[in-house]
Amino acid sequence: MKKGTVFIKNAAELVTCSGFGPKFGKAMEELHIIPNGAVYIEDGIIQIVGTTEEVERKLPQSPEQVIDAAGKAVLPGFIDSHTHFVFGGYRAEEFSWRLRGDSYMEIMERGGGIINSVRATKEASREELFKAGKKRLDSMLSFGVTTAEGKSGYGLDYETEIKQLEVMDEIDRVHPIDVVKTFLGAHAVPKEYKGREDEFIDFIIEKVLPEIVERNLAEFCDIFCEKNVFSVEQSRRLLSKAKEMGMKLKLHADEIVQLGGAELAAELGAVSADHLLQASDQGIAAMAEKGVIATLLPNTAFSLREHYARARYMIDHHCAVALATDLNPGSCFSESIPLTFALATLYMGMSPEEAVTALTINAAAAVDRADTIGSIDAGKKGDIVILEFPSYKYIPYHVGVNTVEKVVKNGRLVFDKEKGGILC
Ligand SMILES: N=CN[C@@H](CCC(=O)O)C(=O)O
Ligand SMILES: [Zn+2]
Repeated sequence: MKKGTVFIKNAAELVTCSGFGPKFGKAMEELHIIPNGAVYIEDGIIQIVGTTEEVERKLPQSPEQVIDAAGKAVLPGFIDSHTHFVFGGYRAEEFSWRLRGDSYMEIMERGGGIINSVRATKEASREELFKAGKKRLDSMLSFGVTTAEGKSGYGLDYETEIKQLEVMDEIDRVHPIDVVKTFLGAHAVPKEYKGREDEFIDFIIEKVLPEIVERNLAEFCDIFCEKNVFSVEQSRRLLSKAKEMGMKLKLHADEIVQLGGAELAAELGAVSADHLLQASDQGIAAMAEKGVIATLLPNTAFSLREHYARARYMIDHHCAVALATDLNPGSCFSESIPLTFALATLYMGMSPEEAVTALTINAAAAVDRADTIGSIDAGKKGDIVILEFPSYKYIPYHVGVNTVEKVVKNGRLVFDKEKGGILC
């Protein structure tokens, strides 16, 4: 018996989402399902995929662990490619203000919003941030997430930005979920820089970015490109510098006002542009042409009572769409993948197949990892979700309820609802 071998067999449907790159437009419908499917994983890496009969025939030795998935659907682990999961404090009060009619930007403009979380994150100890962030990842794991992106951006100064990224590293080392780190130093304008936004961008470029790159503290650089936050020109300046220094790019683009963020993402060759509620037709066309992933965040639009991003239009115009939760303390305090599925299918015109693609292989592409995760293909990480139900179609159908029964990460069973939840 070889160490670290897992055999998942008899799956009612093995939803492979097979592929090593993003799926654009119509291709998002193809899930490459194997009925009565099986997968064999060795030392954390998928080795054999096929029908149960085929895989059984090819097994090199008797596996250490056998999981019988009879009557269940088996999918790749979900990837939550846009979150802000490390932060101090909460902003429940602001949610009540929004319910009474205040807008997200009004609250931000009168000194609340992101700046409130910045204060609380500065005050929080590393231990507090670690404990809270880890607990949030536990919840994400229960929803089938096996890789999560996490952003800084609640520091806006040298020490706290680095503290957030270091805490993410520490959590990554102890938690089954793999963390992809993004530097979002330009998330809001700190009070002392109000009216001097260009100088704040200079400060980030000169004082913070070099340290982030030198110590490899983040893989991506992101910015909140928005009216009354950072302009297209300021975003271009920061992101071009980050790219020059070897970072990959993401943008919070065209969320509240149509500013041209989608166009900028295409111009700079960003890996993804996110939110896009107000993205223009030209911006969408440019993203499709340049292969920029359109990461849509329906939980946020829902939470802000905004119109949803035009997922149907984007897919019909050959974009590769990913979905993510945008878990954060302000605009969207929700890590709920079931909610994401429900909103995408019920309100954004996405089919269940497109939603699955958007949370697996396209989400993997949004963190530049479509070659190693996001599908059940030989050679990829053994990151697998087993549902309580026989088809992926039950995910949106069981509206807003978690349908995940088991999660396998790197070939190890790490979550089992039947055994009380998280196993490590
Ligand atoms: N829109 C900007 N940033 C975050 C929200 C951050 C916050 O409100 O704390 C987002 O992606 O939704
Ligand atoms: Zn965000």
